Amino acid sequence: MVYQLPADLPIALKVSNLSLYYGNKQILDNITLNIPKNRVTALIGPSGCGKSALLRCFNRMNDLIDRVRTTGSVMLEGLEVNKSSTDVIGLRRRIGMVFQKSNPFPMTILENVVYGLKIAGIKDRALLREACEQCLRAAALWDEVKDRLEANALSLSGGQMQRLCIARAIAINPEVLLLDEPCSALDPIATARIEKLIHDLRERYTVVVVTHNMQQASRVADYTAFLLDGGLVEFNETETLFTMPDQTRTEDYITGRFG
Ligand SMILES: Nc1ncnc2c1ncn2[C@@H]1O[C@H](COP(=O)(O)OP(=O)(O)OP(=O)(O)O)[C@@H](O)[C@H]1O
Repeated sequence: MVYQLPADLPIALKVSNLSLYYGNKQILDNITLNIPKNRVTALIGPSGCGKSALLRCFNRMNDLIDRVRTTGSVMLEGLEVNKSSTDVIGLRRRIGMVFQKSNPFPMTILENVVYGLKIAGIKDRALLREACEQCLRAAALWDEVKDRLEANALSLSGGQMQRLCIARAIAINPEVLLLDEPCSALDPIATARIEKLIHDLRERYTVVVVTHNMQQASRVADYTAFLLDGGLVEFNETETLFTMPDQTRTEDYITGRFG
């Protein structure tokens, strides 16, 4: 049985019959999935099942891989993501991304946060500072760095760097935030902070998070998609997927019988 989102829940990303190939190798197999707006959706599944590959389809990051080919479609509110005429830079402004390993630029905290705004042509220093404060507050980092905005971002702790990358991603006001295993390099305290942040971010953004940690998915996500061997096995409200899975393969995975 295919789960249908409630009819009154707007859809941020509509994925239809999406397949992805790297050269001759098929990575994703005919995925159909609606990602709800202003909710957190987790992508879970064993290593190599295609979680990151699917995430990267949403903002065309797979374009960077040699001999990549996709079929099917991903729609971002009326925009066909995979169309060759789609403005990829504009797309990535609407769909921001944070990676497993935080990647702050070797510049000040302030410059990191406002980097995208400066590229967009904003020069007014007061405006940039105000935006910086707003984003750092939204990323739950302001109180820890407000007295050292001119310090090099590389002097921050791992968890702070990851929150800085989230602040930088939201500075350009995306509609969707893609988080690719954002806590995998962090200790439990930093992880708990980011998880709370992810939960709070859904008020303003649609969040899609890849995680191999099922407890994390159950803590932060409203909806969860379980992938296996490049296919979508099951998508449902997180609580239902973890307590009453529809598919035996989901049950086997969440109870640790494989993967
Ligand atoms: N650049 C690449 N070129 C060729 N194959 C790749 C490339 N990147 C990933 N793959 C393959 O694509 C498949 C899906 O990889 P992906 O990284 O999406 O998995 P994942 O579910 O996110 O795994 P993990 O949890 O280990 O990060 C794997 O078989 C992987 O080997």
